[in-house]
Amino acid sequence: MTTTIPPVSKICCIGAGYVGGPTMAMIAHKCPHIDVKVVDINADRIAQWNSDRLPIYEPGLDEIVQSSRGKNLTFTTEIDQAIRAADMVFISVNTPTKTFGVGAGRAANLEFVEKCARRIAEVSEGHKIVVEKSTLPVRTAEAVKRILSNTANNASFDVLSNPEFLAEGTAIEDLLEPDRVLIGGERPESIEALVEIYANWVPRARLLTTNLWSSELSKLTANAFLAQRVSSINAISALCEATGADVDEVAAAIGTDSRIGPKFLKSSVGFGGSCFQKDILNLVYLCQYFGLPEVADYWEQVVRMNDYQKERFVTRMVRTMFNTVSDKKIGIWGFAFKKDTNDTRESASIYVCRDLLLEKARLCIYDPQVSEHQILNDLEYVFTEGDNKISEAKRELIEQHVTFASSAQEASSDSHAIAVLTEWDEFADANFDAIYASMKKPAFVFDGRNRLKDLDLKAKGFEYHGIGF
Ligand SMILES: NC(=O)c1ccc[n+]([C@@H]2O[C@H](COP(=O)([O-])OP(=O)(O)OC[C@H]3O[C@@H](n4cnc5c(N)ncnc54)[C@H](O)[C@@H]3O)[C@@H](O)[C@H]2O)c1
Ligand SMILES: O=c1ccn([C@@H]2O[C@H](COP(=O)(O)OP(=O)(O)O[C@H]3O[C@H](CO)[C@@H](O)[C@H](O)[C@H]3O)[C@@H](O)[C@H]2O)c(=O)[nH]1
Repeated sequence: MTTTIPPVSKICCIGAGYVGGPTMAMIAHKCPHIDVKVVDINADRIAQWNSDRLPIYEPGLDEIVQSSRGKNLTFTTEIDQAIRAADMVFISVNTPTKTFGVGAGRAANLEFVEKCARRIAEVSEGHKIVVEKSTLPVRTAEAVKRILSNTANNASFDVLSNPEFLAEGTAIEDLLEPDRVLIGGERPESIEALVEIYANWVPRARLLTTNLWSSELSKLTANAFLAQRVSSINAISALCEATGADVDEVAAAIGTDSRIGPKFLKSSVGFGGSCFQKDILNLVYLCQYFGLPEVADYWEQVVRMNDYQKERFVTRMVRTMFNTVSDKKIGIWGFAFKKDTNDTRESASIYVCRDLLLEKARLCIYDPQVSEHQILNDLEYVFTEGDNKISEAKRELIEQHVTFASSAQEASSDSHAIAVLTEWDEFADANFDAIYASMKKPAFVFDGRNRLKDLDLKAKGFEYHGIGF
C-alpha cells in the first residue's frame, strides 16, 4: 500500500464500555473536527449513554460527554453504518479470561474481538485503519489482519495497536494527561494518522510509537508490573503483622528511593478490577504457550499472593472474633474494587463476602455507587459451580444472610464488626461515636484499606485492625 492517508474525520468505536465510552468522549471533546460514533450490541448500555445517568460512574465524565454528545459524539446500536462510514475503527470490546475449553482460566477470550474483525471485514468499503484498543495477547494483530484480508468489498486495512492505560476512578485525568500514549503499527502513514489525533491535546514527546508486537506486549507487561508491586507490598504486610513493623512506614521508607518510587505501594485487602488478574493470567498463558514455564510461574505468583491476601483478611477476622462469626452481623463498607467507580469486577469484596458467608456471618452491605442488584449478581456468580449454576443451598445462604444499607452508619448498627473493603472518602467522615454506641462490644473494625488508620478509633473504644501492622 503506497497511497497517502487523508486526516481522519470519522471514527467508529466498537464497544461502549469503561474504555470505549470515556476514551471516545475525550477524543470527541478534544477534536471537534472529528465525528465520533460509539457503537455497541447492548442496547440498554447505549440508551444509558444517551441518558442523564451514564452507565459508568467516573468523576468528570458527565461534563466531558455533555460537551460533545449530540454534536460530534454519538452513541448508537447502528454498528454496520458506523463502521462503513468511518476512516478509523477502534475495537474496544471486552477480552475476559476464558472460562471454557483450551486455556480456560488463563487465556483471553478473543471471541468478541474476532466477531468485530469479521464485521469490519464484511461491511467495509475503501481503506480503513483498524485500531486495537482492547487489551490483547501479543500477536493478536496477526489474526486480526488475516480476518480482515477476507473482505467482501475489496476493502483494505491497516492494523494498529493502541492499548489504553487509564485507571478507573481517574479515567478523565488519565485521558487528559496521559503519561504516554502507545501506538504500535507497521505503516508509518497509519501510525501518523493516529498520532495526529492524540496530538490535539497530548504533547508529542508522550506519543510513543513502536512495532505492533511491542505495543501489544507492553500493555500486559505494564499491568503485570503494577500488580506485582501491590502483591509485593501485600506479602510484606503479612510479615509486618508477624513482627511489629508497620507496612505503611515500610512503604514510605522504600518509596523514597527514586529507583523504587512511592506509587502502587499501598497495602490492601487485595487488588481487584477487570484487568490485573485477567492480564497476568493471560501473560502466564502466553509464557506457557511459548514454552517458558519458569517465566509463567514467576508471574502466576502475583495472582496467588493476591488470593492469599484476601483469604488472610477473612481468617484474621474470624480468629480475632473468638474463632466464630456465625450469626454475627458484619457491616461491609464498600463493594467496588476501588473508590470512585461503580465497577465491581474481581473486587476483593466479592471474595471476602463469599468467605464470610461460608462462615455463616450476616452481612449488611453499603456502597455509595454499586447497586444492590449488582452486588447480588456478583455474590450469586461467585457461588456458581461447574455447571455455571448456583445451588439452592447457596442461594438461600445469600438470601438469609445478606441485607443492604443506605449508609455506612446503617450498615454497622447493631453489628459485631465493620469490614472496610473499599477506600471511599466518605467513610472517614462517618460519625464514629454514634457508630460505636450502636455496635455490639467489643466493636471490631477490620480496615482492608487502612483508610481509617489516622482516626485513632482505639481512643473511641473500637478494636481496630488494619493491614500490615
Ligand atoms: N476497564 C478498564 O479500566 C480498562 C482499562 C484499559 C484497558 N481495558 C481493556 O479494554 C477492553 C474493554 O474493557 P471495558 O472495561 O471497556 O469492557 P466492558 O465490558 O465495559 O465493555 C465492552 C463492551 O463491548 C461490547 N461488545 C462486545 N462485543 C461486541 C460486538 N461484537 N459488537 C459491539 N459491541 C460489543 C459489550 O456489549 C460491552 O458494552 C478490555 O480488553 C480491557 O482489558 C480496560
Ligand atoms: O497501591 C495500590 C494500588 C492499587 N491497589 C488496588 O489495585 C487495584 C487496581 O487499581 P488501579 O490500577 O488503580 O485501577 P484499574 O482501573 O484496575 O487500572 C489498572 O488496570 C487498567 C486496565 O488495564 C490499566 O489501564 C491501568 O493502567 C491500571 O492501573 C484496585 O483494587 C486497587 O485498590 C492497591 O491495593 N494498592
